[in-house]
Amino acid sequence: MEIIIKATPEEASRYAFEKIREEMERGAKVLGLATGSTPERLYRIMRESDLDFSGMTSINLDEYMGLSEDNPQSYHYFMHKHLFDAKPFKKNYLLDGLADETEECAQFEEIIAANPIDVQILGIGTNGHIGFNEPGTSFDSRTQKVALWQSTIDSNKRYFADEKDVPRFAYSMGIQSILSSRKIILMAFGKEKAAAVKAALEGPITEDLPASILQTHKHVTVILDEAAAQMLSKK
Ligand SMILES: N[C@@H]1[C@@H](O)[C@H](O)[C@@H](COP(=O)(O)O)O[C@@H]1O
Repeated sequence: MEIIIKATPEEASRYAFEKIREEMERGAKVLGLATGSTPERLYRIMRESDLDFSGMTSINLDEYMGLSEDNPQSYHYFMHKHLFDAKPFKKNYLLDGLADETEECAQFEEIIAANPIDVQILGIGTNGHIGFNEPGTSFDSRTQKVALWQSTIDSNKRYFADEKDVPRFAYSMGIQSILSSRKIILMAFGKEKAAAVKAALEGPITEDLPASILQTHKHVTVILDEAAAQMLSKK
């Protein structure tokens, strides 16, 4: 695991962008993408770049259940606003939050198998979740319906008019689906992430802290700002 610490989220995002550029120059064709505030700067840098994504495929980690694609709180909407509208890809795969559970999750696994992810971008929840895989999720999990923790609902309610509007369920790529990516870039910014980052990188590998499984993956780059790295003992 390679750990990169930059002074600011902007510098860290620029570093992540350069990694993606390098991978694309080496032939990467499939990007695994995340939502949330963490990758917003990276997507801005991608939007403003001269990189051409028209030969690329994207696969997104997760989507809220019950929200249509054009709902401004959906991850579909987020991805179009922050990246896809400005930088068209050959194909964008996102889970459909309105689709039937069994069919949608099985089909998404087929998509991942047919389009192996070259570089997966990840954020991390304050409870150590990756995608929407909350603590306690099996390390063997594949794409499935998940129940969101109250702490996740509370963290994400800033995007909604009211806490009660935040969906309680989501579809998420599972831990195994994420681990099947050839390379993984985990980004975390801010002091609220410091404890989760320390547990993920230096704590025991346990289903109680989903991101800790990344310690077992061969090609993980963790890109932090100083605030998110402040609790690490090995810097
Ligand atoms: N499902 C998303 C995750 O993919 C994201 O990485 C995480 C952190 O979000 P943020 O980057 O806004 O802190 O929480 C959300 O719930």
